[in-house]
Amino acid sequence: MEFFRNRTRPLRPLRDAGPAPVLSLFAVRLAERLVPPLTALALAALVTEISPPVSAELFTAALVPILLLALVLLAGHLGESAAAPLEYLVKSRVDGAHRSRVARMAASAPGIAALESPEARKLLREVRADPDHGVETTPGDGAVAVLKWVCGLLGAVVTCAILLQYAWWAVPLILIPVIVNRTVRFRQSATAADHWRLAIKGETHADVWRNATVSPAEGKDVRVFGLTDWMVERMQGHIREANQPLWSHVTRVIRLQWLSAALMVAGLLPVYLLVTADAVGGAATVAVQTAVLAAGWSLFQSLGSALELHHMAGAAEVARSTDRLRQLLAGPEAADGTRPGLPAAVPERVRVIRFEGVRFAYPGTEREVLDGVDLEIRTDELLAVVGLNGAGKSTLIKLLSGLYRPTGGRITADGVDLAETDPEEWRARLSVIFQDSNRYELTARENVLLGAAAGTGGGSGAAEEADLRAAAVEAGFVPVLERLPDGWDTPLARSRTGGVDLSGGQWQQLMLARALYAVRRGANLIVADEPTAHLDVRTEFELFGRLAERRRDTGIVLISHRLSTVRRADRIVLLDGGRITESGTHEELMERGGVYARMFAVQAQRFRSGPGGETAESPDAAEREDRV
Ligand SMILES: Nc1ncnc2c1ncn2[C@@H]1O[C@H](COP(=O)(O)OP(=O)(O)OP(=O)(O)O)[C@@H](O)[C@H]1O
Repeated sequence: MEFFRNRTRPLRPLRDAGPAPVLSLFAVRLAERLVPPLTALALAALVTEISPPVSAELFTAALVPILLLALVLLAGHLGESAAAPLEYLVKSRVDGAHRSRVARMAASAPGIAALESPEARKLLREVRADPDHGVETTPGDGAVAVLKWVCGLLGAVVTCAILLQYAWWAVPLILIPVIVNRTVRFRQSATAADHWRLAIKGETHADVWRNATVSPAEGKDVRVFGLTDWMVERMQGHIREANQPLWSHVTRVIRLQWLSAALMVAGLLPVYLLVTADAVGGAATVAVQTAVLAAGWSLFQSLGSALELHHMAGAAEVARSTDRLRQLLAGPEAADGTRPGLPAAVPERVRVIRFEGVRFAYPGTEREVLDGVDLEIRTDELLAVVGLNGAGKSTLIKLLSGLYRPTGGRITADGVDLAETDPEEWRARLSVIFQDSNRYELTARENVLLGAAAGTGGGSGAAEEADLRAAAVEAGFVPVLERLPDGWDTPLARSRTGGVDLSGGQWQQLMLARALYAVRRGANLIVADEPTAHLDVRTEFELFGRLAERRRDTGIVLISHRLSTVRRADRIVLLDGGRITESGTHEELMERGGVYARMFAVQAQRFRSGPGGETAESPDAAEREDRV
């Protein structure tokens, strides 16, 4: 039973192909499998009719069996022509639905911790059903192979029924080597699927170099550092190392082909000899001999080819890995069933977010990046977070965005523990600009609209357009927009027709427009990690002023290394050694004379030593300031 359940599991995805194509394919494949036994019947009937004595009515007598034979062969031919396009249709639909499900599953995992794990990377590579690399089998391949296998079984039953009628003893004689042959082949396919799964880790290493050879972004380094030969050799090395066991197995399978041939001879030869001897001795007619010869051969053919078995084994492996990936992405709570029933509601307008003794170490690492952070973030102030490289500022933002869960302590929004809320609902309150926010190959308009793609604020198209323009003005993106050949509709990718690329600073202005658009559509806290690092100082100065104006309505958490900007924040906190060690206004922190004051003094010293001696509050002076 378990064997049958495992074999037929790849049939389940056929739901995605729709009943009409699946039933048509089933009918066509079944007809194809019934052709050999029916041919045996028709041949037997024909031979009976044309047996001596030959009479004048021979043609009339043989007409019906000849027509029957012609009909069977024609049906076989038509079935064969219809099978390929139907199979393509079914396979494409099954694979398309599978890929969408995997994409949705990966993108809707509550955080990114599970996605980063090596196990998830390997499983994603395995289940994505992309036959570009190696010998990966897709669920569509598996589904059509199982359908064919089921039709083969039905064909085998019909063939056995025919054989039983003519020479019952031939059935076990042929069936036993057939079953041994299928079992050996299935084991070989299952071993090949295992080797393929184990090769995936090495293939993911090869992917890095495969992609680098064709990516324009990495193409710069490849050319400047002359990496081509090195990269190709590295890629081939990974492929060779990963696939060696699989290739050796395939070689062994090829060498074992004699076994298949020997089993066929062992099954068919005695039957053929015995039935021929019967015919010669008069114990059986030539018609029986013909039927047994044709049916015996068709039984050997009916239980599936090596490729079908390979696809069935591969697809079963993909199905198991998809289950493992689903569990991994759902997180430990889903696995042990401890996730609470209904998530706690997040207030429509959050007023205070608190980090209470928050500790955090990245999954798979020992070191605690955050070591008991206590921090209050209000949504009516501009809070700046400063600290040296690697202090944990970006990590703080990732926890605030619910991308990771604290390993100790908790984060609350107006008293509600974020761990108990629906992450999507919580994130709708935030507008986050990460240091490495994505640049999508879309138009300028689409890139900004992504800030609220889920339509949190609703409203008409005109309202959306007004919000879009207002966000662009506030982010200082309008001058950039005016220089784009098609304005909002210009694709922001050189690879697209009429597309252009933006400079690093222009992209940052677009990201700011995206964040400000999200605020207009319902978010009430902007969280920005170095949003102005690529902006010239004058643009940054003006932008900061505009952001500061809206802080009474929308809280702002800003990470920046440029202290001349940060000094205008309502409150500055210093993250050092995994904790908040200093907190206050610029003046308070300077008076305290701690780490912040020293960092500021280093920056101020740099620009004071430049020509002019302007103050740090002027953009012209700050333009000469370095970052700490
Ligand atoms: N995904 C990750 N897995 C493991 N460790 C990580 C990961 N991301 C960051 N870290 C580590 O966490 C520490 C804090 O990194 P984080 O990016 O938060 O620092 P930061 O203060 O934002 O630095 P910077 O000012 O350079 O941007 C670093 O030691 C870094 O190596």
